[in-house]
Amino acid sequence: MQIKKVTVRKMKMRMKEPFATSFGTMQDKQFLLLEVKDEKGNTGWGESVAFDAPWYTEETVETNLHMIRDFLIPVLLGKEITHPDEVGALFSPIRKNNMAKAAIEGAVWDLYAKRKGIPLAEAIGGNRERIEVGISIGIQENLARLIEKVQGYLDEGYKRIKVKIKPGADIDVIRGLREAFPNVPLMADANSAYSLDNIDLLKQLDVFDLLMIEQPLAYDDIFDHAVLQKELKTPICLDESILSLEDVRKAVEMGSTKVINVKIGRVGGLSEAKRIHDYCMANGIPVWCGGMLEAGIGRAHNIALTTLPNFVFPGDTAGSSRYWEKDIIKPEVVVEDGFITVPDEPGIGYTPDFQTIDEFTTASYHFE
Ligand SMILES: O=C(O)CCC(=O)C1=CC=C[C@@H](O)[C@@H]1C(=O)O
Ligand SMILES: [Mg+2]
Repeated sequence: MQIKKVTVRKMKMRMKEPFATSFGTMQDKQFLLLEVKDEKGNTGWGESVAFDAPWYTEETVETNLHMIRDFLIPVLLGKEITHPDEVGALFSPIRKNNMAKAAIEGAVWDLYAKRKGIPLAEAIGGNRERIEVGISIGIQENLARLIEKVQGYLDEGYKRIKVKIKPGADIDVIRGLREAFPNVPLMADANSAYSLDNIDLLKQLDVFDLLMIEQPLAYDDIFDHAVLQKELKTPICLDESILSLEDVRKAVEMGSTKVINVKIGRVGGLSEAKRIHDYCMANGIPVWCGGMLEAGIGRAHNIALTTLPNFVFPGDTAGSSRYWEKDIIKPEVVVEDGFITVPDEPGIGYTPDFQTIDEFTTASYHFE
């Protein structure tokens, strides 16, 4: 197949509620939506998960637009491709910029699966008919409010609760939650808010029987995490520190992590995400699918990824209505009793809703 045309849309969608982490609060989600077209007029869709500011990784909506327009599309347009795995190889001379690469590669994966007439999940080797889902809850103004939120999501059926912690809102928050919910699968995400100076504090978390603690230390560290893991019973899960299979291999060999949060955008695409999955499965490291507050297209890609067998823990892929008044796909992603049914239509299995997409588009660019 050949990519003959790419449309990049800049989107802005308001989330129902702000999402607060240790590094800031977001309510207006800006992102890029990509549509690729082949020589036969088939289309595939991808979503860039870069935020408008570089607080999660260094990438932003604007740096992604620059990379996609000025480097990635020129490499891809008109090239003969037989499998989406080749896209990563084409992009390999361009360093990092993983979210930009993943957005295009994701669109090519969707297109590839549609051309074959099979669901994306099947195209990557997944075989689950439904996936188990958890929820990630941002920092709340007080514990009572957090407990109320957790109860609401448990009532909706979510199977694992992740909460954000930061210095000053950590031990007391987790203790309060554990007292309120003694048996709920619970985990904490620190988004790099601590250092080894806080080792005594982090050790106090061990008594709360957390599934894992996500990214307690620096976003680019694997050494200090290995030091910390030796002191903790709670498994460490790396998020920000993992940009590739190579990062995973080193972190696993060093003992820095016992679980991996796989985010397609952070690792540069579905092909690399699958390689990470396969390596972790072979090495006894469970993985789960993280979220980037995606709209429907990115969410659909996460659902497909989660059908691989070593996605052991419920992911952060909640239903559309947890984020949006109106999502950009039809049907929206629905969670029932804590499960999402994996679509069986070709490709991502959800149809882009052009009316909603147009409503939230702030600029569009065409390349052919
Ligand atoms: O619901 C989701 O999509 C997950 C949200 C979530 O936890 C995160 C989204 C984006 C950046 C981080 O704050 C965070 C994470 O670190 O996993
Ligand atoms: Mg995280």
